[in-house]
Amino acid sequence: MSTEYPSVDRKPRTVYMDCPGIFTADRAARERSKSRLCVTTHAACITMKGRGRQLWMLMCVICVVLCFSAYSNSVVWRTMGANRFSPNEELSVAGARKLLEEEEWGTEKPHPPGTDKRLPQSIIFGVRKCGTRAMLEFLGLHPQIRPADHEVHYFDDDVNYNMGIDWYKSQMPYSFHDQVTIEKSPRYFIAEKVPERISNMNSSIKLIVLLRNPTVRVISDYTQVYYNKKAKGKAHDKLENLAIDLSTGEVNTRYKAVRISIYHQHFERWLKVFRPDQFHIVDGDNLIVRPWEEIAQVEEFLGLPHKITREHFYFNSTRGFYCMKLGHEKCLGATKGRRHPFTDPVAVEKLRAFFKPHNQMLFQLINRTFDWK
Ligand SMILES: Nc1ncnc2c1ncn2[C@@H]1O[C@H](COP(=O)(O)OS(=O)(=O)O)[C@@H](OP(=O)(O)O)[C@H]1O
Repeated sequence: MSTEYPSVDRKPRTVYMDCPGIFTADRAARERSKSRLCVTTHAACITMKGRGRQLWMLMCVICVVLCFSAYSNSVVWRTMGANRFSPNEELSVAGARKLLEEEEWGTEKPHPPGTDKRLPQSIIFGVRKCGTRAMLEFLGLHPQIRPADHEVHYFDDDVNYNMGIDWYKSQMPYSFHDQVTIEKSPRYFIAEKVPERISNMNSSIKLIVLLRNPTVRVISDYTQVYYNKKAKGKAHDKLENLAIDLSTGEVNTRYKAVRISIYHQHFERWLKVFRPDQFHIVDGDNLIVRPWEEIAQVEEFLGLPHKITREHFYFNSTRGFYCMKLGHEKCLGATKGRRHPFTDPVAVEKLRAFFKPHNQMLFQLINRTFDWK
């Protein structure tokens, strides 16, 4: 074997002798053809000898490692993005669990040293369609608040609940010891067993509930189902046919959206388990028009310094809602703030009249009034 590197204009034969591992297979054929191609490969062949070859192999290894790491990172960040910013905020319990199972299969989020998963010190327990997602996302602007990135449905879903408190904790985000972990599952508000179960976990927990004009909430609730059915090509009844009993002309209390809006009936159960000072009620209607005011009250309730200000928001006239300034601008997903379908004004008036006495009972219960027309 030649120890001298041939110059590029020497015959290809020397080249093949120097690089047997690379060119052995077709050496004979190339020898016969004396192709100019051999001369071109010659220079590359020389650089692959000795140190050069080791360097080349090292570069290959680095390439493979970099490619693998880029791929796995993209999987991790995609999973994080899907969890945090999914436009489908109404993840089913099964869907949420599947996402998390995927996370367990090797896409565990990277987390800074010194952080840990902790049980929530505060829970947003309702009410559905009153702005719970907006509240959670806005609270996430606070450096000392760590919101869970999906609705956990631990206390209202027996399958989840039976998985135990360690499973619940595993659903929480990583946080530093001085941060408040918070989750929101609006269905907690109406599920019978939930107050007792939460109390068993932490009897002094801080509880946040958002309330909104109950008639508008019914329409918003209907809107969600309306668009879901429309997307699936399913038939959807008009709200007035669901909310008003056609045989009596009265409000139909069998319609779930109506039952959820009878706030005092649900709240009574909560007040049997927790002290009144453990609750903070957010005005969901004001959250839409002046979010910073409602957030400031929550910061105070959680015993945190006031960090989220008017400057964190800008009004997005296309969406008709406030969005967040995060370096970039971020609005809530497309399922929030959708146009409500037209509802017969007579039905709307019936709903308003129906809720009036129920609202009064709520005001007495919570010692606070709202201007719900
Ligand atoms: N900033 C901002 N952007 C978009 N939407 C906002 C915002 N603030 C409050 N809202 C109101 O939030 C309503 C949805 O409430 P929830 O997040 O509780 O809904 S859900 O129960 O989680 O499905 C949603 O109800 P709809 O308008 O009926 O879609 C909004 O009115």
